[in-house]
Amino acid sequence: MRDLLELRDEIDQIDSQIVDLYERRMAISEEVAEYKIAVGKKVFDKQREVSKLETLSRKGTTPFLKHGIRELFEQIMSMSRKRQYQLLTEHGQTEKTDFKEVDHLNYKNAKIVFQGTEGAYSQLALNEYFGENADSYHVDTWRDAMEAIQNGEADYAVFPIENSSAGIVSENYDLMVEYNNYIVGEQIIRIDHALLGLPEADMDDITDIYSHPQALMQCSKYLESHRDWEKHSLKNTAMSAQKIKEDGKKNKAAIASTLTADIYGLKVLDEAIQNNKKNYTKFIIVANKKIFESRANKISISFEVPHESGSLYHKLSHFIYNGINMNKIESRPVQGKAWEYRFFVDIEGNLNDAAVQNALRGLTEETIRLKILGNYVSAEGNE
Ligand SMILES: O=C(O)C(=O)C[C@]1(C(=O)O)C=C[C@@H](O)C=C1
Repeated sequence: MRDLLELRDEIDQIDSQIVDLYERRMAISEEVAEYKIAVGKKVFDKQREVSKLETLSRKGTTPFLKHGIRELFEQIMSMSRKRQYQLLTEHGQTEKTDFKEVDHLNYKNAKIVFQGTEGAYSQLALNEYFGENADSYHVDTWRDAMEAIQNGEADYAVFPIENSSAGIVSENYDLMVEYNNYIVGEQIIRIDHALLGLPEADMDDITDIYSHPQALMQCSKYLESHRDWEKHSLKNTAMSAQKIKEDGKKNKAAIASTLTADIYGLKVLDEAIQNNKKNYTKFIIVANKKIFESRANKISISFEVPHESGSLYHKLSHFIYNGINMNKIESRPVQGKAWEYRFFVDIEGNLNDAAVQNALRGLTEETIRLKILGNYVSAEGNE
């Protein structure tokens, strides 16, 4: 058996040859980039990469080595591409996103739409973002709200996108892909559910509770301590408050926001009755314009990847190589394609950053149907 030090010495020599070869290969890749810049050819040449991986892995003498060679060269070519994207950006060939930069978004005289009814949590978020005097109206469904901004009936719409206890609102992720609308801002609000009754009602009078199923679930512990109360599901929390008022019965109570108590003239019988005292919902502010503020520091994008092993890993490496922080990733099934997924990724940055432009150029070339959902000011940390 050979001595460990001697073996390591040999590995060191081979590694330094690999480093030399890697640097030589990258220098040639840079020359290829110059050629591509001159003739306007795309960086990513999938056919060339597939044929190289085939030829090289065939040279491996065992299945294990064949597999290793394939992985090694996938990585090498992926790094080669990233260097080429960098050179393109340095030559001013940046990815044109056709997003327009503005100093500040102008919300004066803006018309804002939300889903639900007076007193819905979306309205609370809207008031928080645009101010109490905002000119707003409500529609029945989230799709109606998307249509309203697409048609120009409203300037902005507010959609819940994620709750800190219940997770994402998947329907709104899908709608953001379906419509040519874009995120321009976000607002996080604390969701405190209250128990509301008629002004003359007392806790002892209550026998029936009305609310949205999600709100009933989020208050399950509280409701367990009142097992004799009968629970009824309604379309949303604000509608349940409206119902209590209209029915005019002392024994009925709703679970809704305290804002609805003011709107419908109800009494707050109990406050913050949800299981999780730190219950937050994130809302997105959406418009039909590709627009971003100079101070925007968060970008949401969405793309599909080819159904191949290692695919997502290589796409996400564009963020790592460009030193970009990725804060979130979600996946949703692609409609009509079983077991294929569309990814939703949030990163830190601004569309003017060279690092962001590099990463977006790579992703545009290497993914399917990439959409920049928006570049806006993050609300995280303000809740
Ligand atoms: O051959 C090219 O066109 C190159 O840019 C070189 C290279 C490589 O590193 O081998 C890099 C990117 C392409 O996707 C294909 C191959």
